[in-house]
Amino acid sequence: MPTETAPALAIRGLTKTFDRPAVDRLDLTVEAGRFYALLGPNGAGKTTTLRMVAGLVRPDGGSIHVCGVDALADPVAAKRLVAWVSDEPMIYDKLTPLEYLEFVAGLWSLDPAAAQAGAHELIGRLGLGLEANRRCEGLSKGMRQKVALAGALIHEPRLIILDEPLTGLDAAAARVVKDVLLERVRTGASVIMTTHILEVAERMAERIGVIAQGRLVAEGTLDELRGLAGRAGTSLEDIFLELVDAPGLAA
Ligand SMILES: Nc1ncnc2c1ncn2[C@@H]1O[C@H](COP(=O)(O)OP(=O)(O)OP(=O)(O)O)[C@@H](O)[C@H]1O
Repeated sequence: MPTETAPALAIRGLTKTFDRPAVDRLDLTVEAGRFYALLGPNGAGKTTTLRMVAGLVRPDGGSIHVCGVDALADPVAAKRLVAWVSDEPMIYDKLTPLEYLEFVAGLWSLDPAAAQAGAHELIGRLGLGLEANRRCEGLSKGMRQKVALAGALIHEPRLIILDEPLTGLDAAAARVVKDVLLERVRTGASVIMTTHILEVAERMAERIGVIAQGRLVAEGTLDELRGLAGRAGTSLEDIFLELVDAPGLAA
């Protein structure tokens, strides 16, 4: 059973090797009710980590707990708590956004009336009202991304995992998505997202983790990271480049 007091995500010693280690004995904790950004250079292991949390890739070793639920021992229970949105949304082209949400709600066995109300609210909140009854195949990339997000949120997940969620969104759409995520955090959900847009991490995330070569090399609030990088008043971009260049500062 999930517990309110457990961290939203607790990763210990997580390891995955393809032809070489992609995730290397990673420890990571995201407290409940937090907005957490995961940064790292290309190939650092961010997506592989999140795919393991979402149950899409089997780890070679280590443990993953979602809200206190052991995700490797009880993957079905963990998946009920998690939403996963990748930067390449998988939605059904022949369905309209409303039909898609109805379909996803059915997969979760949600109460149909509540799901319908939730679907309309998400569609409205994400500014998809005009597209609600158009087939997804005719929607732009940004609109499709919003539909995928709505689909991920319909079952009220406790941990929302987003891999580059703002890719392809214009400024207005990105603002709407950010607001929806922050609302979810205010109501007790937790968000962990990867982003290459450092300004997004800087503005939205309460905590930032920096991954390089499959390991957490630094973690903290922006101010704490500034302290680690040893230079007050520098931008997150400067700190990031410094930390990635000199891994191990917080290991
Ligand atoms: N299915 C796979 N098969 C083989 N190697 C893989 C696979 N998935 C990831 N990798 C490798 O694992 C390493 C980590 O990749 P990953 O996609 O997790 O990095 P990332 O931090 O998300 O990078 P990016 O910022 O570029 O998305 C890379 O060396 C990548 O080539």
